[in-house]
Amino acid sequence: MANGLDGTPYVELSREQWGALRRNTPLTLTEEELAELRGVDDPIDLAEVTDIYLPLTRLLNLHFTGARQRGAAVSTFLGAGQRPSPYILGIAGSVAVGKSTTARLLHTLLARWPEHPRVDLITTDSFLYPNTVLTERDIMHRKGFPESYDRRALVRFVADVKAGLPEVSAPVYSHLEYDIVPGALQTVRRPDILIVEGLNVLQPAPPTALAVNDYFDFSIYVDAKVEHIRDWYVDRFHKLRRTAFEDPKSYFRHLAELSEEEATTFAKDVWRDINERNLVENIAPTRGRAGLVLHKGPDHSVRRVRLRRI
Ligand SMILES: Nc1ncnc2c1ncn2[C@@H]1O[C@H](COP(=O)(O)OP(=O)(O)O)[C@@H](O)[C@H]1O
Ligand SMILES: CC(C)(COP(=O)(O)O)[C@@H](O)C(=O)NCCC(=O)O
Repeated sequence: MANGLDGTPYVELSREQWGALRRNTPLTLTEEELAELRGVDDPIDLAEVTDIYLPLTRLLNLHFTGARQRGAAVSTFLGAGQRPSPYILGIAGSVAVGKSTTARLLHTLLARWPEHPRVDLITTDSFLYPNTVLTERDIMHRKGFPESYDRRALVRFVADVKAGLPEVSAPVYSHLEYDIVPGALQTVRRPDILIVEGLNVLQPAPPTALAVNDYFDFSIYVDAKVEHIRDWYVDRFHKLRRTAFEDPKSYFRHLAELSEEEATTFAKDVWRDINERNLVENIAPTRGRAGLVLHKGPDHSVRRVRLRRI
């Protein structure tokens, strides 16, 4: 382990070193609960929860307490008692890297701590422009790229939650319909913690504006080698063909009819032309901005952790 005196802002830890930092954090999750939280084709097991996610919740709990104390200092300075503002946690990474499982697990685990029982989760797909707008702008093939999101609405949403507004609402995205659900809303009511998960949440702001991460108290980047993520994407695509795509409401219903070979070619093309390009051009360059990087090996398990100590 780096001793913190080597001049770099990061501490690199092996899985074993990180796992030891769990200390006495109890495992509060059952096998059945984990099955509910696991993403399509994600092999995560209770050993991963114990070795990776329990130390992580311990770190976040300590960090949450520190943020509350900092907020109280400003409140004392102003001489005005103000309610603590929600703690905002960002989670970034490629399509198919497993961000959603990380976000859902942290949602459940963090809510079991007495200091922060109220945890909400928002995914940035809620702020994708509806397909009608993407089509009008001729960017349907750019879904997931920064310009496919209403970034001002996303920043406004997080700023309003951070400011402590009693109720803040966001649209809802359906993976099944591959579009924003007309009229549906998700409402957040002054949580202790808001988790904001999405591909582009660590992107810097344009000049003279604020970015969503300007409101983050902490951020996590879920990382893996590009070729491993591609394999996971293709495997998940096959799994989805046998599950979600079979649903008559699925936008991808027609893809369930392809042969295995045609489906593999299709998934590899979408990966190469859309998701890998977005990863290389927009997402991976933001990794250095994260407070913590979880680096996964070929079997999806986290092998290394990098923590920013300053
Ligand atoms: N076409 C699809 N139909 C149904 N669910 C999907 C589809 N594509 C992705 N998902 C699900 O949506 C969630 C987000 O996926 P994604 O953006 O690839 O991020 P990640 O794999 O990092 O969580 C995952 O739970 C995934 O299983
Ligand atoms: C909906 C997504 C853009 C991810 O959204 P996020 O919540 O990460 O902002 C992505 O899962 C997606 O559907 N990408 C389009 C290309 C594809 O279908 O693989």
